Amino acid sequence: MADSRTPPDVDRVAASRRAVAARRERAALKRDVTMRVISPQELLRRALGAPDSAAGAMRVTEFLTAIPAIGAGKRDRILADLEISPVKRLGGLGARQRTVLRAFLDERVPEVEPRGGRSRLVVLAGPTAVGKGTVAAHIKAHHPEIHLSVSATTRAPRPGEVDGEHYFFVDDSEFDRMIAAGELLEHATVHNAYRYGTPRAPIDTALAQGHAVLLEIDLQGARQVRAAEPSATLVFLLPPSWDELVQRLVGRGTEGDAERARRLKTAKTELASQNEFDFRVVNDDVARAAAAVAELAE
Ligand SMILES: Nc1ncnc2c1ncn2[C@@H]1O[C@H](COP(=O)(O)OP(=O)(O)OP(=O)(O)O)[C@@H](O)[C@H]1O
Ligand SMILES: Nc1nc2c(ncn2[C@@H]2O[C@H](COP(=O)(O)O)[C@@H](O)[C@H]2O)c(=O)[nH]1
Repeated sequence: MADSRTPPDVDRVAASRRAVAARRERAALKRDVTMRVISPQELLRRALGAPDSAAGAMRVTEFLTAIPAIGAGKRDRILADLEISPVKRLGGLGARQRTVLRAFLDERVPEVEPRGGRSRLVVLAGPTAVGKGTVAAHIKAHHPEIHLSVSATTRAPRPGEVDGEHYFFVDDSEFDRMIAAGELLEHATVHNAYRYGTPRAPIDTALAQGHAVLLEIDLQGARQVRAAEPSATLVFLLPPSWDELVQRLVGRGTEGDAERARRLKTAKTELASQNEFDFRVVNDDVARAAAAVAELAE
């Protein structure tokens, strides 16, 4: 059948297809920076070397928010400090703007060896009662392909908790032995009370078998994992609001007033550290948050 479209129609369709393809390419580049497949410096080099490429067409605003730990507020402050207009594209930066942006990246986002893809080791952390355990349990139930690490702890089992399934319940001397034998990937005293640690061997086995591994641990542990395994993916679980976090802690009813107050104090410090993480997921809905975390492990 003959094409009834006039040549300008055909041009418009082709242009719109090209625009869609270019948008996709820019989104893929952004994802690569966020996932640390390439460094921001590498993306900037590509953009400046080929201003007409997808990298060159990327807006400075998109570029900055692709960098883990830079949100919209921080991005706008950075652009104001560097005196770069938010409408600028990377390929269109002037000489001064290139110099200040490069200097900013080198100082604030030191270039490290790109990891060529994320590790399948995913750490889920966040303040008390945000729902880490609930989200992790949902992932365990719905994503059997993801190995959920079972921690060792010196605290006593709660009603319904099963040794080897929820935790390995050990005493202090066994915990000391595990540390001395190098059996723990990380360990910490949490909420100034009991000790918790991640057994290393099951994680190594699961990763070697090609499984993703999820650790549900506290902030101190997340920092230790980052130091030991820089390619690990760190996810911070956020409450929809501070009031909701308090409600969840109170509603759970597992802590007395003093313990609740102590946990909420720690929660404030932990929330202030969220920018250390690669990704932030708001736990407004368990299934949605679990799907978002599981996707990061795939
Ligand atoms: N999306 C959600 N909406 C409403 N309630 C939730 C949600 N997620 C979890 N909860 C509830 O919040 C409470 C705290 O959840 P959970 O025990 O999983 O938190 P946690 O982060 O593991 O806490 P902790 O670090 O103190 O062990 C529980 O009562 C749980 O049912
Ligand atoms: N650093 C680590 N923290 C851990 C580990 N396992 C659990 N946790 C964290 O402890 C608190 C309290 O847990 P609860 O079951 O006693 O309520 C919670 O924030 C967990 O994330 C671990 O192996 N290492």
